[in-house]
Amino acid sequence: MEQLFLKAIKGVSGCVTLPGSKSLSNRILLLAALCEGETQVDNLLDSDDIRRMLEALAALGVDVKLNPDRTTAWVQGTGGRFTQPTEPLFLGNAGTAFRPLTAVLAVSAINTELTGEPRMNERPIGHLVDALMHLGADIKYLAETDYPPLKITGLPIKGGEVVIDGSISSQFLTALLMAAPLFSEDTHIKIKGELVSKPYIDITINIMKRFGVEVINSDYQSFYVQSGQSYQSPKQIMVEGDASSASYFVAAAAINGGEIEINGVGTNSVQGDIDFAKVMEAVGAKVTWYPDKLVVEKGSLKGVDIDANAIPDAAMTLATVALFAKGKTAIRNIYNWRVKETDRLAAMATELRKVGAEVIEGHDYIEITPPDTIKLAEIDTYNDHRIAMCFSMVAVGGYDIIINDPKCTHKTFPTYFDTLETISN
Ligand SMILES: O=C(O)C1=C[C@@H](OP(=O)(O)O)[C@@H](O)[C@H](O)C1
Ligand SMILES: C=C(OP(=O)(O)O)C(=O)O
Repeated sequence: MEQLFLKAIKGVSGCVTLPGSKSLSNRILLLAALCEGETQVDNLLDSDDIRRMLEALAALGVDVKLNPDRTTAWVQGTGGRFTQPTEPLFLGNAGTAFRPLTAVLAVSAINTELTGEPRMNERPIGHLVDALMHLGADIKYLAETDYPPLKITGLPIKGGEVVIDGSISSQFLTALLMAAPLFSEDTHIKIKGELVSKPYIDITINIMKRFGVEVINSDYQSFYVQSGQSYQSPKQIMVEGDASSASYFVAAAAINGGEIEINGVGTNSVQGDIDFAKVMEAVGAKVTWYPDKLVVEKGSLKGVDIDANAIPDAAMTLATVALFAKGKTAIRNIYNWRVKETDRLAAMATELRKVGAEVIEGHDYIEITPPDTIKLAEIDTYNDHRIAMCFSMVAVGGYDIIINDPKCTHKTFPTYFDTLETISN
């Protein structure tokens, strides 16, 4: 197994330009495939999750051309008329590919099988499949009930009233919303349970609007998509920087800046994870906000107690910032960390203890009290990009650390460690 020995970093400063947002890249690629005509997508992320979506679209007969560094795409929309693939679609561990494709292929004219990495087969999808089956879809579980892989027999779907459980993942509702304009009648979606990760629904509604489809959101309790709307190409669309990826640089500056200028997200961002910068202000960082960039400087850091349900990805970064904050940090209402790339609650607790932190792992929360001095440890990353990136904060804070399997960052940020080096003094 590859290991990265990260030497203690004296200080961080400089400028970074964020890669494109994963959440926006995969939504935009799929909607561009569903409309007629060409869409030019700029600042597309090039990472494993996006490659899985691009490969799936290619297997479905969608013509996508890429520039040499794969950050501009020209997608020829098919109006949803896909060709029958000859093999199962392999979607890696990309939730943003697997869930929306499940819904869109359920209402197509083709039959498909969707598979992924072993971990994808442990990530639940039953809430989405239940809702689609209620609307008349034909989806079969090929292994365990409620989990991928899936066999989907595409059918026309009328729409109508449907209830979806929103308590485990917002991606199920995102998927249903993205497919709703393909149904022949109005679709009225009611939410069962407390909807998690709400800002990702705002991203979905925002992007659907850019492609000409209106969703009516009644306080995240119910959603209405009127029939007769179809996706229209915006011709050209720019992917903003990834706000979850920004969290590592916001945190780095807060721990040991120097000033870091982070280009690609700011007050204009449609991504909920931008609020991580507000959390870091509460922790003690100095943040200057611009429409499309943030400038962050070190502060005197103290632990906070937050409900992180709205920012599940960026909140992981707070767990390693906690190592350098005074007193206890509590991150609450994050049960669904357990069903992502790994059981992130268990994994973060285990790895934080290795460096000496005192950790309480609750059913849906984690509490971290920093050690007096950080111990050198080998950090296992569980094929989870965010664990690798989060633990680089130990080096930023001035301690050596070993990161096992550092290439797992390729899921969303293949150049992460190179970028960190450019701001390290
Ligand atoms: O819709 C999206 O783009 C995402 C939604 C979130 O998942 P959940 O809704 O499962 O929390 C987030 O963790 C994931 O990285 C991306
Ligand atoms: C949870 C994540 O990914 P996915 O889109 O596969 O759910 C993530 O990127 O942290």
